[in-house]
Amino acid sequence: MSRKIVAAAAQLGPIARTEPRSSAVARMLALMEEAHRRGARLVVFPELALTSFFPRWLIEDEAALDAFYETEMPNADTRPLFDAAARLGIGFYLGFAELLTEGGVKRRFNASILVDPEGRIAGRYRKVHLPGHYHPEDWRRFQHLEKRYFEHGDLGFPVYDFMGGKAGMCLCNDRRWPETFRVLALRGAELVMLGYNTPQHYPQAPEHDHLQDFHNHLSLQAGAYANGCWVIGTAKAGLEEGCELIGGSCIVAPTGEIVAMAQTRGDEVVTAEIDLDRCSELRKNIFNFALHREPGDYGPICEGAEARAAEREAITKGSRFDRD
Ligand SMILES: C[C@@H](NC(N)=O)C(=O)O
Repeated sequence: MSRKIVAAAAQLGPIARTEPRSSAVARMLALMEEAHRRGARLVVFPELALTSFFPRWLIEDEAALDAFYETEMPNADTRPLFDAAARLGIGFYLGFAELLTEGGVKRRFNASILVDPEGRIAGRYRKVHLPGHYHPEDWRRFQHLEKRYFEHGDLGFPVYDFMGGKAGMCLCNDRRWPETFRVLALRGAELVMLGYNTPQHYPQAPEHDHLQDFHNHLSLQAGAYANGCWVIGTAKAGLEEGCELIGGSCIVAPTGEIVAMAQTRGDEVVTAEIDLDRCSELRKNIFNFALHREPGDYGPICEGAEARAAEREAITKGSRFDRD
C-alpha cells in the first residue's frame, strides 16, 4: 500500500503582543485551506503558534504571564482548528504554551500536539532542550527566558502511529541536538515535525547572525539524513515586536535534500509529497541501525543524567517570581 502523503509547512509571519488568538487562528485556518487546495493531508504549524514569542520579555505579573498559556486543548480559541481538521480531513501539528495545575502547583511547558484528520489529539510533546536563560540579562537587546517560563519536558521523545506511518515531534532548539532525531529514529519515526522561533540575532555570538538560516537547515538536513526520516520544520518568521525571526520553513527528504522551502518571512504554505517508504533508502543501507550502529561506543552520550537534573533543579529552585 502506498504511503505517500502531501504535507505542508504552514509558516506564520509575526504575531504582535496584542494580537488575539482568534486572529492567529484565523490566519492558520487560511493556511490550512490553502494547504487543502493543494491536496495536503497534514499541516505543520510553528512553535508557540498562538501568541507572540513571549520569552523575549520579563513578565513579572503572574496573571499577565498566564495569559500566554493554554490550560486546555482544544479550547474555545483553538476549537476551529480541530473542526477544520475534521472537515478537511487534514492532520496537524501545533506548538503552544501549556499550563497545568497539579496539586495546586502550576506547571508550564513549551508543548506541541499532533491532531489526526478526524480532529482528535493523537500525540503530545513537551520541549526537552530549553534554550536561553532564567534570569533577565539587561545587556541583551531582547530576553530569551525559556528556562524561566518552561519546565524541562517530562515526556521524552515519544513516537506515535500516525496516518499510516510513525511520527515524532520536537520544538525549535531540539533540532540542533542530534540526539533528538536519533532517539526518535530508534523508536521508528519516519517523520519528524517541529516548529521554531529563531531570532536572526544571536546575542552571545553576533558574529554568527548571518549563519542562522544555514544552521537551521544544517540541523534539519543532518537530522533527516543521519536518521533516514522526513523532516518538516516550520517557522514563525519576520519582524515580531522588534525582533527579526528567520524563515526558511521547509520539508526535508530522508536523503537530506530540501524538497520545498518558504520564500518569504510572512504567512506562507509550502507543500510536498512525502513518501514514507523512502525512509528505507537510508535505513536499509548506510543507516541500517541493526547492521552498522555501535551503541557500545556511545556511553558518554547518556552519562550525567542525574547531575544534569540536579543542575536544572538548582537553576529553577523556588518560585519563579521570588528570585532575581
Ligand atoms: C534560539 C532558539 N529558539 C527556540 N525557540 O528554541 C533556537 O532557535 O535554537
